[in-house]
Amino acid sequence: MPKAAPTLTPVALLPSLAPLLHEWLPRQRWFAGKGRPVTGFSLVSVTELLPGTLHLLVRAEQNGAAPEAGPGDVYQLLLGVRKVLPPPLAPALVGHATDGPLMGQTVYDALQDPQVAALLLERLRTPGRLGPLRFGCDADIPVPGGLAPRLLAAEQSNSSLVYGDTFILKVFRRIHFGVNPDLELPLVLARHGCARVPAPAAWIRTDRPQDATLAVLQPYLRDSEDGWQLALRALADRRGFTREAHALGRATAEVHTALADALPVVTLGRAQTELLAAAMHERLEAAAQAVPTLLPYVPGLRAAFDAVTRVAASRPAQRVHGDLHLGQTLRTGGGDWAVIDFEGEPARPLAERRRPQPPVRDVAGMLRSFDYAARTQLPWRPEWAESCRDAYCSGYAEAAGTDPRDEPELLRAYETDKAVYEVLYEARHRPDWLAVPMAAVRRLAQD
Ligand SMILES: Nc1ncnc2c1ncn2[C@@H]1O[C@H](COP(=O)(O)OP(=O)(O)O)[C@@H](O)[C@H]1O
Ligand SMILES: O=P(O)(O)O[C@H]1O[C@H](CO)[C@@H](O[C@H]2O[C@H](CO)[C@@H](O)[C@H](O)[C@H]2O)[C@H](O)[C@H]1O
Repeated sequence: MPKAAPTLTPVALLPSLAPLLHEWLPRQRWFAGKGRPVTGFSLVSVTELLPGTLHLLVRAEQNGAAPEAGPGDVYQLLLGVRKVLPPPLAPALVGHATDGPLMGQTVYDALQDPQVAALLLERLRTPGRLGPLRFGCDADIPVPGGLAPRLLAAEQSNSSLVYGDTFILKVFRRIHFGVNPDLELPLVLARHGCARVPAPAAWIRTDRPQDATLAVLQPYLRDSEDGWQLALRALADRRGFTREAHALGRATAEVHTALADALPVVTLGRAQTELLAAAMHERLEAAAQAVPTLLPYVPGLRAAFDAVTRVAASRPAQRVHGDLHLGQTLRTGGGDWAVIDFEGEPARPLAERRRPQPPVRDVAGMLRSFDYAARTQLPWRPEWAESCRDAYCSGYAEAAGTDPRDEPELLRAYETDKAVYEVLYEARHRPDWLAVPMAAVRRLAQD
């Protein structure tokens, strides 16, 4: 690593990094712009986090980026720079720099380096600043030193490090400027005494070029298993899942109640409901442009959105999870359900994700998830999903005092909206899974 600090400016570093990132970045699971060529990079910020480790915010410029994305998505990278990469770090290789101040050096993904991961936790234990980076923590949740790190191998939208089976650090990959609900809501819920959500213990934010949340450390629920794995196991063993689904419904309702108590609840009148439906129509339009297999079903799906506006009623709207599915729930060793990942749907702008919404939006997400689980097994067992969906709604109704099934138009519209989102998501990230939401699309377009 060159010693003179001036060489680490964004402009100077770009010739070293751009050719490597061109190859490496689009191949990462969390790269959101798949299917559109990267036309260039710019370095939004560069901080020497540790000796030999650079913290970067990198903008990937792409053709055909969504208008709200501006000039291109911004990603957070921790890059290590070494002369030679030791063999255990070979999978972390980003590339060998052939130009600029890093010429002759090997660049790698430093989150895969246990030494860097350990030092990162050390840095998180004390609040303070480093260039544009701000380290914050909750003094009531002490984080011990010396916890051994391991990088989670999960298929994720972000990257997570588990420390000593005690804490988990989620490092956001695609950075959205503004208040990130994945820190905002768990902090609010923790302060409100809601034990369903692991409370943030420490976090990293930046204030340059704008405010953004970069990472969140939370207690790791060591003996937990996620709802998706549990559901798949129940299916494989030909067992029902209704008791679990019922308890999940209760847990969702408790989180909703706590959010409604802690943050504003608004009433959606007719005009706002029409806007909601219009947004769903727009998303369908955009998804069908991107994934033409959707096109034949568009008229049928539109009917679900139109139905929302025909039912005149004032509806309460509040902050919600925004991307609730079985994979966002953890059943602890004690049998309680916890809810994680309040980021919302990563593809949507932050302002939209932070808007108050009818709580059935989350219910619809979970209902879709039971359908997803049932569809992964052969023979397909629609009655398994149906019984879970019912049990989940009953559990929700018991704890919330309102039954989501009493709003069938809205529930159906949100299920349709979610299935459309899933089609786009799968087409971009897991084309082999596209048939799963497409089956729902066919059903929802016909009903
Ligand atoms: N507090 C936690 N305790 C135990 N495991 C967790 C915790 N938070 C997250 N995980 C695990 O990490 C995975 C990814 O976390 P998540 O917040 O969903 O990240 P992403 O937004 O990248 O999908 C989850 O599926 C879960 O298995
Ligand atoms: O967990 P993330 O925030 O990364 O959410 C994204 O990825 C999810 C898949 O990992 C995706 O969820 C879809 O697949 C799940 C099964 O893997 C299924 O349970 C969900 O119902 C389905 O929506 C999620 O939509 C996406 O935002």
